Amino acid sequence: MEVSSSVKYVSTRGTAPQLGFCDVLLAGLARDGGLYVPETWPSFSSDALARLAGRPYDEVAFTVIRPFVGGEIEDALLARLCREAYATFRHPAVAPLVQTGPNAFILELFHGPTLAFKDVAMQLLARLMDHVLTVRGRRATIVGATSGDTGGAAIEAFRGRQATDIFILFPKGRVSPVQQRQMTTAADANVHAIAVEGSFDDCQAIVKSLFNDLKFRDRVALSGVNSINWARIVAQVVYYITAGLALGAPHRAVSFTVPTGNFGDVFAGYVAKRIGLPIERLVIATNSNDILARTLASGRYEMTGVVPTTSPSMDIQISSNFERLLFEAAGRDAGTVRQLMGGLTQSGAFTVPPAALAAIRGEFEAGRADEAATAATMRSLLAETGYLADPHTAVALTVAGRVDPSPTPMVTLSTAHPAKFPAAVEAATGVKPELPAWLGDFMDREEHFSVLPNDTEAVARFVEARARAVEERAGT
Ligand SMILES: Cc1ncc(COP(=O)(O)O)c(C=O)c1O
Ligand SMILES: N[C@@H](CCOP(=O)(O)O)C(=O)O
Repeated sequence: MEVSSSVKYVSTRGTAPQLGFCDVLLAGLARDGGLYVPETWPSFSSDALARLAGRPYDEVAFTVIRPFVGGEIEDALLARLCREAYATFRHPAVAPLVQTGPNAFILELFHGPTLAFKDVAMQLLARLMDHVLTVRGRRATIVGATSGDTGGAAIEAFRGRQATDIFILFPKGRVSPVQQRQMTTAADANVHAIAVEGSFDDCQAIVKSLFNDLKFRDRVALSGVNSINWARIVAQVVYYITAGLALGAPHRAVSFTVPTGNFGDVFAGYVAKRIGLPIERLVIATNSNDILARTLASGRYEMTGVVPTTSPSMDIQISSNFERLLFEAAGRDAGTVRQLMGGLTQSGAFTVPPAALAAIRGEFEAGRADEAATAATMRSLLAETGYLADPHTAVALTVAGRVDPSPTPMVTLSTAHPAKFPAAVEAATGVKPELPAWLGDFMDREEHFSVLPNDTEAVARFVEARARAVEERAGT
């Protein structure tokens, strides 16, 4: 594919400057509070896709990501960063498929360093950011919010890197013990784990407020690693392509069911379809925090409060990337997006305009799995196939099992290793999943983290003081 050297990104709210890939990579949230998307979608012909079949994961990654970079990173370097990022995975296929039924497949995305799908994007993102910051002679302060997995993956990917300080906000007491230790046992000076007295939505709201405080943002050179960062999405497009190719695409369509919280992963599936992968169905799977399933059913996006579940990483109400979908579904009308997002801030709800709702329903189906159904799926899958799934994967398997049967292969994304959630898996199946031996003694290591109130000012003060302290220590 020919690559335009001028790929531009536009904000879903329409008033932030248009940027190229490297600036979008460092920007995170757009300065008008919106999310960046490419001005136009690249497109892969069937032949171009077919040529990728059977190629190593990192080569597919390079080819798929390249048109989004728009020539801003030299090809040889981008290929090397992809190679290095995916060499950190413990499975030669990086994201292998496992067949669990005649037309049913599980796409295992948890073979990276922190056992969750976040590693797929984060390992590349850290390398891309490090490169851009080094070339520009700059440092960045990363502040991210996590319901459990993004935080560990980001800390692992950025720990010890000279050009970045990383601050991760997690909801105190609402992440699994393994997730917590993945964030709190890194002793590197540039890593700061913060337990916030609130929910994931509170943590994410703090991060967005910090981005929207333009003075603070500029003072600390704020960057983001949540899926508000476009580079996260684009890296996640790749495994839809590799899975599709392995199952016969582009000559045959494939379907995907995706356990969904912040809507980044399933939006990456939508992007895969937009650039040419023949996807028949994209199914959004939610746990009891079912705002997305309710929105597709009723057209009303309405917050009702988060309930804790055994799939805590999906305990989310404000689903960031839904804004990217709204932008597309509303015919890229930034004014509509601004109005809807304003409604969400003011009243915790908005109504999706009818034409946009029809467009969304044309692309997605959605379903919800409650706690009992999720546990029953873990149990029956183990009994019938010997496969031990984590609770997030089980939410998606439950929903996938309920959609109308079709001859198209259904791929369910497995987003975490069951050993990240041993208590829930054991309660459902009677089997306690073991952490891989290569993780060593990390559950016994000393934890380092701070506890802060659910208060943007308190977090801002903490970040500024610590980021400065790290810079002083480094003599910069
Ligand atoms: C294990 C796991 N599954 C699913 C999700 C949902 O993914 P997304 O937020 O991209 O919708 C998350 C977190 O976001 C997660 O950590
Ligand atoms: N489930 C996520 C929530 C943050 O999502 P992100 O994809 O926007 O980083 C987590 O594990 O933290």
